[in-house]
Amino acid sequence: MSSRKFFVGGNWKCNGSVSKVKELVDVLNKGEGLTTSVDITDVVEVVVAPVALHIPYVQEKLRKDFKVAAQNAWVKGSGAYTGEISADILKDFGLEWVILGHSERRSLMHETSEFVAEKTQYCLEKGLSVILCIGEKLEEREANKTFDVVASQLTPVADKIKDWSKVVVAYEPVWAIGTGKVASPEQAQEVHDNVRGWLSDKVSPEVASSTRIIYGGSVSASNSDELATCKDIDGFLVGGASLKPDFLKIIQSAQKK
Ligand SMILES: O=C(CO)COP(=O)(O)O
Repeated sequence: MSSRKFFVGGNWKCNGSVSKVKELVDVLNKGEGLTTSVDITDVVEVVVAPVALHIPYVQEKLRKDFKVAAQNAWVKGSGAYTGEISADILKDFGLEWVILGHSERRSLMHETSEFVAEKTQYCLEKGLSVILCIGEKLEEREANKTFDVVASQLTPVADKIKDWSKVVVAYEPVWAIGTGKVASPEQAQEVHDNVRGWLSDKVSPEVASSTRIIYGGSVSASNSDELATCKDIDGFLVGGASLKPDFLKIIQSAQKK
């Protein structure tokens, strides 16, 4: 049994409506099927990331043992940055978590690993916890560059931060996101093991053994149990399935650890 608490994040991406978010919060609050001998959040940390406009509602109504995250933050403090939300504002609002470096932001908004590292540094300085997303594209995997890619995404972060205690690394192979093509447990475990080894070499063995490395990419109620049994998979970052009652079944996979 690992000392790393299982972590399940729900990334709602740019989805939802006032009524859909209400329904989803109701489903999570009922928690049907979350059957444990102990309180579920004693064994798993659950964080959901709604669209920014929906955050106030979710924060008010969601069961208090589940936490709320922002899907992004600006690289600096508040100021003349139209359309952005700073870590200062997130923190002031009472948020604890932020997702940074999601592959959709890297590809669609051209966020570089340097920029993501700067954001990570700033958010940590402001006291937020960070879900740091990394992962290779299909062509990079096919060219056997997966380990180089994840290392190149982590390096600027390791250059900027000392304290990793508030970082969860989310390995999300781009080819598995939203495609229904989940990484096999062997494929995911191999990269998680590599990332942990990288952390051990480049940061410290202590950080490597305490940092949670979670998997994301077509996680569903039908594959989460098997993925959860992998030694270095410490949880999930879930997209599509986090918008459905299936999310509860994925949370329940923590029992497989
Ligand atoms: O991008 C993801 C989570 O951040 C994964 O998305 P899907 O679970 O929809 O593949």
